[in-house]
Amino acid sequence: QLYNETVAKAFLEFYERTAQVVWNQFMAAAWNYVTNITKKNQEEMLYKDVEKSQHTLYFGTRARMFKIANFQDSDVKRMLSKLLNVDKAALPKEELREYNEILAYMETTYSMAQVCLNEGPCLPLEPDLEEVMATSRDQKELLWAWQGWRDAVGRQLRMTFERYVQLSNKAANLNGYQDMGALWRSKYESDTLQEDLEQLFQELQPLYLNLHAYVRRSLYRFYGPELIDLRGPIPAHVLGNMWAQSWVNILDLALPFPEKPPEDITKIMQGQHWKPEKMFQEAEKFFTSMGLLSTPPEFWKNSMMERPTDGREVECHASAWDFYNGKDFRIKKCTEVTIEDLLSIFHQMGHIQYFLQYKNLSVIFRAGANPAFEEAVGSVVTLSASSHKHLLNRGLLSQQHQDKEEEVNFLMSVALEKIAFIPFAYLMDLFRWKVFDGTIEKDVYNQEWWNLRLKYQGLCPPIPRTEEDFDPGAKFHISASLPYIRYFLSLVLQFQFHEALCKASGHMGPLHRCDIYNSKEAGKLLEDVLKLGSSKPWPEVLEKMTGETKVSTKALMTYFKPLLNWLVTENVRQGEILGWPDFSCSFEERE
Ligand SMILES: CC(=O)N[C@@H](CC(=O)O)C(=O)NC[C@H](CC1(C(=O)N[C@@H](Cc2ccc(O)cc2)C(=O)O)CCCC1)C(=O)O
Ligand SMILES: [Zn+2]
Repeated sequence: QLYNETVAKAFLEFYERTAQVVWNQFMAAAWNYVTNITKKNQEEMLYKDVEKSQHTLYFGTRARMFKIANFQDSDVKRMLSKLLNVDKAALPKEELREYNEILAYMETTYSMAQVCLNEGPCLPLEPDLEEVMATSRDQKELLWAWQGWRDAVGRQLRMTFERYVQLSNKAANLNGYQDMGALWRSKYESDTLQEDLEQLFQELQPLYLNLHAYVRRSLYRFYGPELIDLRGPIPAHVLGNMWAQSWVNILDLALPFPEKPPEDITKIMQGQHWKPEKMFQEAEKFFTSMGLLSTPPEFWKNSMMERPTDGREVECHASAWDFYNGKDFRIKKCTEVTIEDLLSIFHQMGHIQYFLQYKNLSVIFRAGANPAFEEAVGSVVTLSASSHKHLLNRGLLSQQHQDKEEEVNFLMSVALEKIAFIPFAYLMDLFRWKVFDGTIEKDVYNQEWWNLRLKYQGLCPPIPRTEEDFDPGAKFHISASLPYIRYFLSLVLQFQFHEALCKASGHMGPLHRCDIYNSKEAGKLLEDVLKLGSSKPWPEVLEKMTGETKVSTKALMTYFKPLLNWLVTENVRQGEILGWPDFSCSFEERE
């Protein structure tokens, strides 16, 4: 036949050598742009992106010439098949340029947006608006930040997003996919993905509905009946987060046993004069304590750990970067000294550890077994790092806090972060998949977004919305065109990983008291999984870690069992209605 396996191997060698250079140059240009947003740096990044796309297209079209089916070497087959998808590089030159400009415009609009006080200063999202959403208990002030952010970002992106959808779908079609949603889903190598996801969501519903009812009652007690309807959805601006995706910041309003409040770890960190660099060192130490890899000197030299004070405009949304040269790895984060940021750094350091573990693989395999694995690695470590046992032995807590009531308080704090997140993480791509496949037409983007927010999260907008608004665009991943279902799947996976790693570490007792810090056995198990990158189908990788080949909610349900028992008892005692039968969003004038 025209090309045989030997030629294929030489072809892949050639790809390997050239890809490292082209990708490294693009990452460097992209980094320069997001850490110093100027027109010149954007032009430089767009130029490098075109080069990368030309490289991808050159090899993608030639990879088609091989009769992969007859090949013996499974690695060669897997590598060639991954080259076939060239993503946006399939677009004609002019449209690719337009697409890249749209992507840069949306992400930059998000990163530069501010909300201005009448005569006072203008506030950026990080840290100012996020601080308001997290700490204010004045619903007028919360509404000001909530609405201001959506006016400053979402509204600006509405028209551009419509063109983004068209070009995305054109690129997907040119790669042989029905639409861009189908191309995104293909990363999971499963033709039952959507059914499996729905099944996982249904299994988690009892936990979410009980949490939602309980939190609604807590907010009712504080804000009163004029704001909260005990049989209805919750207004989206009073949950402690700009997108109501995590409710941990209203723990003080929802604490099961208020007479036993948890210690404020942020205050302890500030009292101990923690600095951002120490936070990064603390996260790295967790991984090295398990016998995993430490970060190279370049990491500490090149990372951006704080918002610059030299006037540079930067993209503050945290991210972890692989420069595809096996040496240069970085994190970009506008770090504040808070426990929330410390845990977010653990998450980013998880990405870095994955990069380090698979750095000797072909660039084609330098990715997670699937995108959810990438997200679960950092988050699984966070489950141990946020345990009382770990915080106590790292000097971030002064006493044990483990009587029955304090334990429920602790599990509530984890649930407000993790369980509240479930429907949000699910609907983010349900929305975009429907937009890409045409089920949601462009003249109803915003009302369909709120239909999903009502159906899955039981939320309402605090004020009426129109089709002038584009509220989904006010979330980073939608303006940055970053898929999100990875976080939904990661939520389930991270507990499955946690259970497996805790078992490997010899942990006995409740899952929520496990801390895998210092466990070389857990480290070895994790290392064997991470160094495979995306070289094997992810069910095989999952089996290596957990002995199971299917994603299962069992571990998550085990972890939260004590809390679910308490919640059900409490909700029955209060006669709560689970769900929101009064599904209309009321906007009667708030005095
Ligand atoms: C070059 C590049 O883009 N690199 C990728 C990684 C890669 O692809 O290699 C990357 O760094 N993406 C950024 C993103 C950042 C964060 C995020 O956006 N998180 C989600 C969801 C969530 C919420 C709660 C939680 O506990 C964990 C996750 C959100 O905040 O909505 C911010 C805070 C945490 C993680 C990330 O790290 O996933
Ligand atoms: Zn991540």
